[in-house]
Amino acid sequence: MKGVIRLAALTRSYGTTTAVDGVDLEVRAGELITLVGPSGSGKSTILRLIAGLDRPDSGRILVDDVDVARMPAHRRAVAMVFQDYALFPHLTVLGNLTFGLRVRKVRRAEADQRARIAAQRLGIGDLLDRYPDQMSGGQRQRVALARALLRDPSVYLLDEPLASLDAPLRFATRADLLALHRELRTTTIHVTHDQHEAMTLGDRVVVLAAGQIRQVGPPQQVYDAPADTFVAGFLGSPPMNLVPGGGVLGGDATLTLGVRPEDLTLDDAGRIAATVEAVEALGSEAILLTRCPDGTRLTVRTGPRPGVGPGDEVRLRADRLHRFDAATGRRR
Ligand SMILES: Nc1ncnc2c1ncn2[C@@H]1O[C@H](COP(=O)(O)OP(=O)(O)OP(=O)(O)O)[C@@H](O)[C@H]1O
Repeated sequence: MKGVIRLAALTRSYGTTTAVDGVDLEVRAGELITLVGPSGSGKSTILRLIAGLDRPDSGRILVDDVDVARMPAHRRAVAMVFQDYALFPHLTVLGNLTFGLRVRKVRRAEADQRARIAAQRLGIGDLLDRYPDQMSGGQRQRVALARALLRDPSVYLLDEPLASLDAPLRFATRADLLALHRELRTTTIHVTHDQHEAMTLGDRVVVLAAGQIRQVGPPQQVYDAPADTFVAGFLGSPPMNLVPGGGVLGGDATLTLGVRPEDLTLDDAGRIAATVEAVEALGSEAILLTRCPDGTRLTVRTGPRPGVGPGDEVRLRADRLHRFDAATGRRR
């Protein structure tokens, strides 16, 4: 079926580093899936393997039910967009957009026409005569996206496409990407290490660590029920408080207990005593860094004016505890 990707036992090592370690994943037709994970967890390598820019040591890659593992990149029904845009510096926007079409023997008039339509769609229709070094990062990224659009692929592979944009532009471009995906419904695999993108952009999120998948699911589900302590600590900013042995959250040596900063509340009737060490006022909210008598540090998310300061003794109430096996880190 068009747009379905299946990865089975996909593995790629470089020397002693196993960049991708037995990855199994099925991406559904029309889905937008986000790969997240720390630096070096194998996100880009997975994209490059699907795109054909690299070869797996073992495992299978099916795109549209066709095993592409040994197929050259240009024959695969995928289009990749890179963080650094990878535009031809000596070609105008129009030249960059029509290059691939011309290689595929599309007539000039038709190539120009299609390029203009793609450029309009991404809001760069009036920049067709510019060269890449005459444009902002956001404009260049739109050229790269328009070029991917023109390939009309079964799958888009986006490698941190918004990473080099400043915050407001990233916000706007993220919304554009989502709108484009809603319109085209082309299967998209999107790599990021941005928390917001991971939570807002994908139908599902895949969390990777050291080349292995730790959890796959809708973002809110992964956030609400992380499969292990790694995922719990990775998604969410500031991260979940994790207390080995339960400690101040309620002792049980076989468990690691977790509580998200927003699930800790300043409450005079709360059972947890703590001292405020620092307050980070972020405008719309504040983050309290607190320390309990046994040394446990707890991060608390509050409203913008918590009314406490460094040195104050407070009491905290913990709602929604997460339970993990102390030995394996798996959710219980
Ligand atoms: N061509 C290569 N040669 C040697 N090692 C490589 C190569 N490509 C990737 N690696 C290694 O494989 C691991 C995974 O790299 P990869 O780029 O896939 O991670 P990533 O999750 O995309 O990281 P980042 O978020 O920093 O881009 C890393 O340890 C990296 O150093």
